[in-house]
Amino acid sequence: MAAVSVQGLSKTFGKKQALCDISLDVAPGEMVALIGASGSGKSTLIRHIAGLERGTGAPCCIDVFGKRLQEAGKLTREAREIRREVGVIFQQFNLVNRLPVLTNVLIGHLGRIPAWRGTLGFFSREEKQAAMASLARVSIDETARQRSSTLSGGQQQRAAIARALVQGARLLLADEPIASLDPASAKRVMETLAEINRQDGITVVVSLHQVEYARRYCPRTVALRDGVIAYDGPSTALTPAFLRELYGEASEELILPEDEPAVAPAPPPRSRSVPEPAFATA
Ligand SMILES: Nc1ncnc2c1ncn2[C@@H]1O[C@H](COP(=O)(O)OP(=O)(O)OP(=O)(O)O)[C@@H](O)[C@H]1O
Repeated sequence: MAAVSVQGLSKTFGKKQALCDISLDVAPGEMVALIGASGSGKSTLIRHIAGLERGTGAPCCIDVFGKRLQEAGKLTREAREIRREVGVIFQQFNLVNRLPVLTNVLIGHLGRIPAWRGTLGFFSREEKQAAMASLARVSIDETARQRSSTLSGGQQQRAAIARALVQGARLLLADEPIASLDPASAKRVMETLAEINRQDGITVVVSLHQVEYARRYCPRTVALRDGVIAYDGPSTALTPAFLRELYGEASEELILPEDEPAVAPAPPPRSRSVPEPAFATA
């Protein structure tokens, strides 16, 4: 059973075709990067898998851990239940700024406790301990009592990861979580994602602007171009030269200056067809 199975997903916004016939399986425990130039459809795809958008047209469907999330442009009855297992991290707006960090992490319990307790902010000692343990996992437990607005961008992203841990998410969707961070903070956030993937077996799908992070942290990369999957396979194959072949001038957006090798690497396969994925997608 796949963690995520997307079949024939298309999405149009007015006349703009944001996604075109996307089919994609992600196996449980995989850490997959989604890359592509600005406007290629990364956020739109993630929002569909999170159940925040509905596909356009009849044939498309998305399953999460074997349960149907949406079909033919409609969310299913199971969507709510599925969302409890899916943590979502955005580039910004991850936390309620005026609330303490601990409260933001406790919000991860909301899907599993009676609504009145959530509304009144009544959390048990065990729930608070779980939230503190999650903050310790992402190494920011000392910030628990601070207002979230006082955290750095990287700390905010790690608090959002802690919230997903408290939520008990089996799938973590991270939409450009490091786009606004300095390189050191970006590295910490990517390391944290890789660690929870490795240690907790949480499936991670992370959209990234820079391919270097995909190569370093994600064994598999799915590259989008104009709403179509242009590549799906090992991240190590994504050399600057191959990216230029895939994206032309737009590849500049995806390559950090230090990605540029001093000596040109061996040329990638000439075909633009999708190489064999190196990972199970059952
Ligand atoms: N709500 C919307 N209404 C209209 N058009 C949209 C909407 N959301 C996305 N689009 C369009 O769909 C296309 C894909 O957008 P998307 O945000 O998914 O790309 P992206 O790869 O995530 O880009 P970026 O890296 O800049 O965030 C773009 O042309 C965008 O303008």
